[in-house]
Amino acid sequence: MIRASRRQSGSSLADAHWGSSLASSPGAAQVERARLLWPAWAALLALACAIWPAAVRVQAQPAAGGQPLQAVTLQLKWKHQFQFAGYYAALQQGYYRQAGLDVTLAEAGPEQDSATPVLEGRAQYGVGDSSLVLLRQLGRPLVVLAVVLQHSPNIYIARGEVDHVHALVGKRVMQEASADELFAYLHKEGVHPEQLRFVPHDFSAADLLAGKVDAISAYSTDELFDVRAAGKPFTVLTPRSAGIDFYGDNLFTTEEEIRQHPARAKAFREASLKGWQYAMAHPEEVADLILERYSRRHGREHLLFEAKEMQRLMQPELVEIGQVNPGRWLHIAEVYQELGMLKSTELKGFIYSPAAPRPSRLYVALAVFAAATLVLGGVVAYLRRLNHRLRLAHSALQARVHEIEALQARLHEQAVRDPLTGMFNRRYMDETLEHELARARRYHYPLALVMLDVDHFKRVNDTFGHAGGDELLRRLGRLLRENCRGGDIACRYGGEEFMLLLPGLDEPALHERAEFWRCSVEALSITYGSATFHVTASIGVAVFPHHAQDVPSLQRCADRALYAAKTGGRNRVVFAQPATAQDAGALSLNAAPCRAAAASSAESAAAASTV
Ligand SMILES: Nc1nc2c(ncn2[C@@H]2O[C@H](COP(=O)(O)OP(=O)(O)OP(=O)(O)O)[C@@H](O)[C@H]2O)c(=O)[nH]1
Repeated sequence: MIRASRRQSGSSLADAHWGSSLASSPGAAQVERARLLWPAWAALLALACAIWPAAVRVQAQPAAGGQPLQAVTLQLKWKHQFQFAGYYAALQQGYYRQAGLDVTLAEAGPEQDSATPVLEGRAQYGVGDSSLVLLRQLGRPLVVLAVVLQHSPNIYIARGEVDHVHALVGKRVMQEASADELFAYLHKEGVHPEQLRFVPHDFSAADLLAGKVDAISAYSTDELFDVRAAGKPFTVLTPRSAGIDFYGDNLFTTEEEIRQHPARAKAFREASLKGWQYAMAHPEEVADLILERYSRRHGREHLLFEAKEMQRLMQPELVEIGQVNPGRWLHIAEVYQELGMLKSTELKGFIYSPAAPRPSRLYVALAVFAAATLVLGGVVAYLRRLNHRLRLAHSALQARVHEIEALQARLHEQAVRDPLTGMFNRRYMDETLEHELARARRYHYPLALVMLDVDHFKRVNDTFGHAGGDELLRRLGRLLRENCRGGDIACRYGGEEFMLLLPGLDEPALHERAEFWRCSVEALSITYGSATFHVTASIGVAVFPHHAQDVPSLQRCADRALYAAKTGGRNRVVFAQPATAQDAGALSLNAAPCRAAAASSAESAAAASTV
């Protein structure tokens, strides 16, 4: 239900509440007629809306940034006048264009409310009064973007003798049905609307000046100019005197617009308020603009009067243009509630709050970079820790490996050493013989295998015990080791038998060394306990390549030479015969008594000394 109103937002709620008062007034019939004509108006409106965009929308032009302008419509709540100066200024100064907007300003007439086109999507933004809060509570998803008039311009202008609102009782009052705060004013002052004789408004002060009515509801920015110009006595009755302080014009939109086009809503609001700042700073320029571009319905003087009065209602020097105070809206809602027009004072979602700005690309990039750095830093720190732990583990492992290697070396040493004499053992000699022979073969040098066996060792054991025999073996071992060259290898081959490998010695040198050992053994004086004894040794020598070509043959030759030394009387050196002769079993006794042993036979010497 829409009733005739020049400045309404679309609310017909006052009708619901005050309808009976208006109906009972003399002009109520006219209002009723207007109501009945609504379908026709609606049809006309729909038709106008259908052709409107094509008629008035200017082709979207590229904005400064190269983006096409977004076309939006602002539904005004009345005809063009200074009341909408800010929007004209925003257009004129290019604020909308800079915001990427191609804005169309749609006028309203007596039958045109501003909320319906916005709710129906024919306009995206609108200018409305405080009754927006009523629509909101009826489920219309309207949102106030900004308050332009901090105080409502709605007043009563009465004939001079009407000095108080109570004086309106019984008087003819030309009342706009949408002037909610005036009804609230009456209510607050204890005047029931039925006590007044309402007549429909013709939106001029003519009837008041002509004395046809006693008071009119009016805008202080508008009709007051005509009344003053007429120079007749009049009284202004304002709801603010009763503590009713409604907002005047508000810029509004829908929840859907904010949801679908948050950036556009924000841009539109900001450009509009910028326009308002310009308009209030340059009222004369904007008045001329209105006259030139929009309407000559009001003269320049009237427009400037309007501007001045708006300055008073906006108080831009005190309140930032556009500021929305939730406390003020609560006050308005409470007044409506008092009037029985509002069930609750819930305002959730009604006041615009711009969405938190989306983080810029730079911010996102920085955030991603910071996150990546953190992750990378974490990974690096983890890897460093891991690396440190690995190093520790590696060091520990290396130490363990060294330990094991040392242990292995010790075990190997133990495996190839004879524990009694500290000499290499038979195993080592067997492993080494092949290598040494191969090397001698490769480098063409002679390799002598010397087998040395203590004579009558059993007697030593028998005489001095096993420990005494051991002591002899230890002394012999030391003697042989101490008298070896760097490349010689000496081992205890088993029992009282020793074996030596002597590379690179020619025969005379070999003779000399073998004799040296034999004599050294003979000269050895072994002390065991309180006793001292002497022994002799028999030595068999075989030489690669003279006596044998391979290890078994060489060993066999040396062994036979030793056997020959034993059987030849002991305490002597015997050289093997060349292989052919050896194979035939012939052995040459090369024994030569050493100088020390030359005086007596070794056997008799050994026997004589101890055993
Ligand atoms: N004390 C001691 N005696 C050992 C060891 N190994 C072997 N024997 C002894 O060495 C002796 C070797 O005796 P035989 O093989 O008869 O040789 P022999 O008495 O030296 O006589 P000929 O070699 O013929 O001169 C035996 O009595 C063994 O018990 C050892 O490690 N320590």
